[in-house]
Amino acid sequence: MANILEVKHLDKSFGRKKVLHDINFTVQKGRIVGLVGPNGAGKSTIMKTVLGLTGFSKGEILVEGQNVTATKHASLEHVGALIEYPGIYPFLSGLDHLKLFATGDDQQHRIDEVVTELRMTKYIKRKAKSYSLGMKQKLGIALALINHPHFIVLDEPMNGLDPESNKDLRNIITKLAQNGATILISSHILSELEKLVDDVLVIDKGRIVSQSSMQALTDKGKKYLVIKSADDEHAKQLLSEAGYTLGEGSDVRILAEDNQKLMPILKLFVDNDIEILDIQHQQSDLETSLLALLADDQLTE
Ligand SMILES: Nc1ncnc2c1ncn2[C@@H]1O[C@H](COP(=O)(O)OP(=O)(O)OP(=O)(O)O)[C@@H](O)[C@H]1O
Repeated sequence: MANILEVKHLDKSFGRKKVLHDINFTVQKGRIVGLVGPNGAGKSTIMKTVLGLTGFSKGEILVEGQNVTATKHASLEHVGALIEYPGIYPFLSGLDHLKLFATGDDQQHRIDEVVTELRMTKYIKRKAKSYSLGMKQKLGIALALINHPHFIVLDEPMNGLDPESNKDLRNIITKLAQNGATILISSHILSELEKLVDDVLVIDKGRIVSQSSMQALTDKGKKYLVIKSADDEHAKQLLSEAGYTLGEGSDVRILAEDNQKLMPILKLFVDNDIEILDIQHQQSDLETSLLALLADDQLTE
């Protein structure tokens, strides 16, 4: 599939401080790509350079095959973005903002659509100075989406959103991707990102630590068999004596091998008269996989 974004050997410094080191990645058309990493890793800086909002010292950025620099923005015509805090004028209403930003025909229809989808109808005519953090954030998202962009860059869009709004945003993004849009999104709310993204780019200290599909990243993590029993302490002791590797935590968490046999484990419970209340398989989530990757990155320094 064609790439909508190619970032090649990108270096960026602020003064003498180098913050991006030889960043290389591609984003395929129609994918939802998550940018994750610790505070200060370089996520916003990558997004800003991709959008031509800040210069860079070395490398190349191509959006739809055309170069982007701090002074060359032609290929960004069909790109929508929310970067850090949305730039909002306090004395204009949300609707005024949308009218200002909407271009081309069909403006009113697109405004109605995005306002309804983001459930902003109740306050869209109020001046933005009276908006809560979440309302401002939603207006920022609406502005990023209003012109039906092909490529959407969202830096921490879930900031300040309540769970219902997070779900709305997820549905909107999924629908956009199904209709062919490409999305690059950063968030610290990994549980939300996990439900949304196809691919994950992990950034640490200005370097790409990993680029893979979400599935591949979480598959690499450990898998556990979690058993809830009437006597977890006794069960843990018996399993440990039988040579099983147990995970951290108060519940009975057995590190699952490939083709793990359940029978001997269940027999251990039955033979010792320990009632089993529940059995689950647990796969590593994005947070666990990310922490493991970052820990490896510390070790290789
Ligand atoms: N305008 C600036 N001037 C100087 N240094 C900056 C500037 N903007 C960012 N930095 C530095 O660049 C590095 C990367 O910052 P960036 O904001 O890209 O990180 P981030 O991954 O988005 O972090 P967070 O998750 O906290 O938002 C940090 O060390 C930061 O201090």
